[in-house]
Amino acid sequence: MNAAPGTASALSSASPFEAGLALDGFDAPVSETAGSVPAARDTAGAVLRIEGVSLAFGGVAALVDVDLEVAPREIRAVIGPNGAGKSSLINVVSGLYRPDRGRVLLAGESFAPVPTARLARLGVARTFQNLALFKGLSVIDNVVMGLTQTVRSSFLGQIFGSPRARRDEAETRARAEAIVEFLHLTAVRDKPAGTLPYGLQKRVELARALVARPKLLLLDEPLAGMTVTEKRELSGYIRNARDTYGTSIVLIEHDIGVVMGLSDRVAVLDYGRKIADGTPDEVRRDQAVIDAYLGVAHDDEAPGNVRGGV
Ligand SMILES: Nc1ncnc2c1ncn2[C@@H]1O[C@H](COP(=O)(O)OP(=O)(O)OP(=O)(O)O)[C@@H](O)[C@H]1O
Repeated sequence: MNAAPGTASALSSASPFEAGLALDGFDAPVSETAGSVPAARDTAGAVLRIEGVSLAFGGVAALVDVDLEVAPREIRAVIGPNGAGKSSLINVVSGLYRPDRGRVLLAGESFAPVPTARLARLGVARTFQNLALFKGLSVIDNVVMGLTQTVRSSFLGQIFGSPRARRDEAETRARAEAIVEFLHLTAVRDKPAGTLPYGLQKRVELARALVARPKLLLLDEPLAGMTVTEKRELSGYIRNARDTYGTSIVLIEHDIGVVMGLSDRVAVLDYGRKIADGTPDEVRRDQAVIDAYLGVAHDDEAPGNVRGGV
């Protein structure tokens, strides 16, 4: 993931979060925290629970004993300096990486790494850091692709046009059209996705992830590379998605200004460990978080070794 421009020395006079706002051109958070529908905080009914997850790559500890819980309808951010373990965490949840220790529970069910198709049937969707659209396909066809993992009719049924397959096809199209409309993509529905401006392509990706109405949506840097206006728009759509479909959302994002405005709770990773977890206000004031972002040297580092990243 790319860091936003700026160095720790440039941030030194203010809280990194205030500085993050300024660096990203956001004078104010995108909007009120938590949106119009408050997230439920029922621990027992968590949509996602990560318990004691550790993961290492050779000698590098990417995640160390991380716990995280996501409540129904919650927008949950995971932030941290570069190399903190954010992508590793999302990759563990989406089944790409198998943790060395710990477990992941979806709706209370323990869950082992599974192929993407099964993940979709478990009610989980994700977007990727880099655009992963079929650039030559139209917007609507890209969105339909988001449902191919969940249709029930058999492969042969689809080829020979069985009544079940035709029903599935009609249902799939209707759902795709509805989500295209919901995300205000109707005007570009027939355009090849690859010809759209970057911000719109990211919105198509969101549409494709949302079309299956996932219970849990994992967004890996959804706002990276966007203009301030595009960030504001997409943040609004993410919040609307939660409000309308009741989707729980976990997002990794470097733009702290957006994160603080959009999220109900924020977890902070540093060197693979969770160092803070709370509301945006709590996290903003947390000294360990401020130190991590300002690059306070760890004991095993040379003095003055400063980490940038936000
Ligand atoms: N596939 C991999 N092979 C080897 N090391 C890896 C791999 N993936 C991650 N790491 C290492 O694990 C640590 C955590 O990386 P990760 O990408 O999860 O952090 P991150 O917080 O997402 O960072 P960034 O914001 O820079 O993308 C880093 O030290 C990274 O170099």
